[in-house]
Formats: sequence, structure tokens, C-alpha cells
Amino acid sequence: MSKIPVIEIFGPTIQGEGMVIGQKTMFVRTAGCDYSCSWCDSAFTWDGSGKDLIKQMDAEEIWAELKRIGGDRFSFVTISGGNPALLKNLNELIDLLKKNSIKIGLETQGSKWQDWFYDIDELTISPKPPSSKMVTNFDMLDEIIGKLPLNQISLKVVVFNDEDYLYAKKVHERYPNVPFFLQVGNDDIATADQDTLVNQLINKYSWLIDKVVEDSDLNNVKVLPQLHTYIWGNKRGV
Ligand SMILES: C[S@@+](CC[C@H](N)C(=O)[O-])C[C@H]1O[C@@H](n2cnc3c(N)ncnc32)[C@H](O)[C@@H]1O
Ligand SMILES: Nc1nc2[nH]cc(C(=O)O)c2c(=O)[nH]1
Ligand code: SF4
Ligand SMILES: [Mg+2]
Repeated sequence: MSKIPVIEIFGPTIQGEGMVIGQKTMFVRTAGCDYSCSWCDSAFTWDGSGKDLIKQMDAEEIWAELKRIGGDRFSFVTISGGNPALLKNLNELIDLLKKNSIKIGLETQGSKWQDWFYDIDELTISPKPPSSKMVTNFDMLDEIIGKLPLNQISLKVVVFNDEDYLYAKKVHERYPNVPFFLQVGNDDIATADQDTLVNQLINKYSWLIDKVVEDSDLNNVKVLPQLHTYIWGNKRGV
């Protein structure tokens, strides 16, 4: 079996974002990203600061670690990163999880295609708005969304400002039939002052809700916070 660069495995916790928010799940976070979003809350996966945490693990070793920390208290595993879609050989882990009747969620920004996307139960595609300083490859996004059934995918756009909001509208307009989520951006990813953070995030959530409520272009959408930040703030591994 081939090796996968893993930077953390944790859980059970709840999925704090997107299409299966609230779902009890384990997390496997892979190292490495082809993007470098200005506000990435998981920059330790790609900026070098977490390089000593990276373990090269094969699928059996990852499964053993999931069982060691999660025991029999999980039936869902979420794979995030970094960008797990950089890893061609992730199919080995996905096959093993499926063999063990585990449901699989995966988070990616939509910059790369992998054939194992077909085997992900809940694939969250999160193209990046202007505030990230990244540029969306819409040809790649068209390809990914064109290949996958609508009941397996969702789009999740993080919104920090008005320009991001317009970008979110453009994405929804391009893929009107794909379940669409707007997510509040956390622009204080370093603070340990959770009360202040949660207050800020609630204010931003309120701002985003107000905009969507007034907007006839965004009727069939969901507006969500990052639920885990309300409970655990910026803590890692939760
Ligand atoms: C850390 S990323 C990893 C997966 C993949 N690279 C991606 O961006 O979709 C997981 C999710 O967190 C979101 N995210 C990252 N930083 C954030 C922040 N500061 N505020 C809100 N959401 C954030 C991303 O947009 C993405 O939807
Ligand atoms: N609880 C929890 N939910 C999450 N949803 C997406 C996460 C991620 O970092 O990809 C994440 C995370 O790190 N923790
Ligand atoms: S694509 Fe995801 S992991 Fe990569 S820098 Fe952006 S938010 Fe972070
Ligand atoms: Mg996160």
C-alpha cells in the first residue's frame, strides 16, 4: 500500500460546516495545498509550520488510528486538508473505509479532479472568493461538477465582504442546481479570546443573513456559520 501525508486524525466530533453540518464524524486531515488562501484557518497544513506533524501513513495505518481513537463511536469519516484532491492514491483509504461501511465526506476547493471523487458520499466543493487572493479555474469546476451526481455534491462559498458575496452569487448562477451554501468567514483565525470571536462571528452571520434575505437571486440557498468555532473557537483538532 502507498503512503498518504497525514497531518492530523481526530474525533469523534461534529462536522461544523456545510451540507452535513452536525454530523458526528472523525476527521483525517492531509498535508499540502495547491492554494494559499490569505485567511486559511488550516495554513499549518501547507505553510511549513506543521511540517513536524506530518506522518506518511498507508490506508491500513490510518484506519488503525481511526479505530484506536474513535473505537466503535463513529460511522462517518470526513477527509479534509490542505487539499486532499492532490492525492491520487487516496482511493486506497476510500476503498478501505467503504469496505468497513463507513460513510465518507471530503472537503476540496475544486482545483483538481480525481476519479475517486465518484466514491465520496458527501463531496463539498469550496471555490475561493476574491478575498482569498486565489483565482478560480472555472473550466476545472465545470468539469468536476459536470461529472458528479447532484445528490453527492454541494458548493460552499466563504464570504468575508461584499466582493465575495458577488462572487458567491456568480457561482450559484453558474450552477443553479447544485446545493449551495454561504459560509461566514472567520477573519480572526489566531485569537484565543473565544467570547470576542464568537461575538464577531455572530455579527458577521447576521450581516450575511440580512443580505441573503433581501436578495431574490439567492432564494434556494443555505446560510451557515462554522458551528465548531462557536463551541471550540480556533482550537485545532476538534
Ligand atoms: C481548511 S479547508 C480544507 C479543504 C480545501 N482546501 C478547501 O479549501 O475546501 C476547509 C474549509 O474551510 C474553509 N475555511 C478556511 N479558512 C476559513 C476561514 N478563515 N473562515 C471560514 N472558512 C474557512 C474553506 O473555505 C473550506 O471550505
Ligand atoms: N468540527 C470541524 N468541522 C469541520 N468542517 C470542516 C473542517 C475543516 O477544517 O475542513 C472542520 C474542522 O476542522 N472541524
Ligand atoms: S484551499 Fe483550503 S486548505 Fe488550501 S489554502 Fe485555501 S482554505 Fe486553506
Ligand atoms: Mg477547519
